[in-house]
Amino acid sequence: MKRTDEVWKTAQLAQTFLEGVRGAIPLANEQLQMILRIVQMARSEVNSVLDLGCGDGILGRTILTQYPNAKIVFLDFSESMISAVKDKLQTPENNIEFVLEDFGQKSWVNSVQDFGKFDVIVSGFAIHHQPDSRKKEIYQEIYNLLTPAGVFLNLEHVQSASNLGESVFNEMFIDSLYRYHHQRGNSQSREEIAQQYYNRPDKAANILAPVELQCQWLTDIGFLDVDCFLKVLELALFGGIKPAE
Ligand SMILES: C[S@@+](CC[C@H](N)C(=O)[O-])C[C@H]1O[C@@H](n2cnc3c(N)ncnc32)[C@H](O)[C@@H]1O
Repeated sequence: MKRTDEVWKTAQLAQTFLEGVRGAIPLANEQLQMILRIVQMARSEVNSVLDLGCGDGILGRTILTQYPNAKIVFLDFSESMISAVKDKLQTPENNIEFVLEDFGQKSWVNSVQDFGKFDVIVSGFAIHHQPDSRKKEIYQEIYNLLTPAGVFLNLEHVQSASNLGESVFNEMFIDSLYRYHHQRGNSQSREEIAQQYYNRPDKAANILAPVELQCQWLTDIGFLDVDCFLKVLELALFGGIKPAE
């Protein structure tokens, strides 16, 4: 099957996403706060973190605010995104690693194995670009890379259960984009924003799966406490904990 995800390697899409879309994601702040809350509840300490498909590292950087001494690996296959994390961190410390790698290939695990196992693995809006069979394999690979009692959290674009849900999601996102851009002085009409949204170049790269199905895969792999912790329409935060030995 021809890969559609590689559009994310372009500098243009990285810029459009980081400057024009990420800040407009509905409930973005609540999602980050929930990630922190779950990690804090699940773990007494966090020494190592992996942010898979990191973009500008928003998830990993949020975790660092609470665990500034943790070792962290930011992984993405887009050079522009890796540059964006470096810019956001400004003064990279010794315990921060950047990995330019494609998690669509099974060999990606080799590029992080030298860093040891991770207490927390987070991923944001990235794994849904893989076909379902590969998503399942990636969840297994993540499981294998976690320390005992390690936490996996996936903040993800998931499939609606109904056409109504999908339509409500699309319109909510367009409203949010419109508000976000207007607050920044962009005079585009809602119709223009909607046109761009429905014709966006990365749309074909979305291979959405229901959150219930993905939670079942996590349970089948052996994760405990598998749950969808937060969901609004097609935006879901779900994950689980690797058993303690
Ligand atoms: C929608 S952005 C989300 C970025 C960030 N996680 C966030 O929450 O803002 C998806 C990110 O996943 C990365 N990505 C997509 N497919 C990838 C792959 N196969 N390997 C590595 N990175 C990938 C993209 O380059 C992009 O940075």
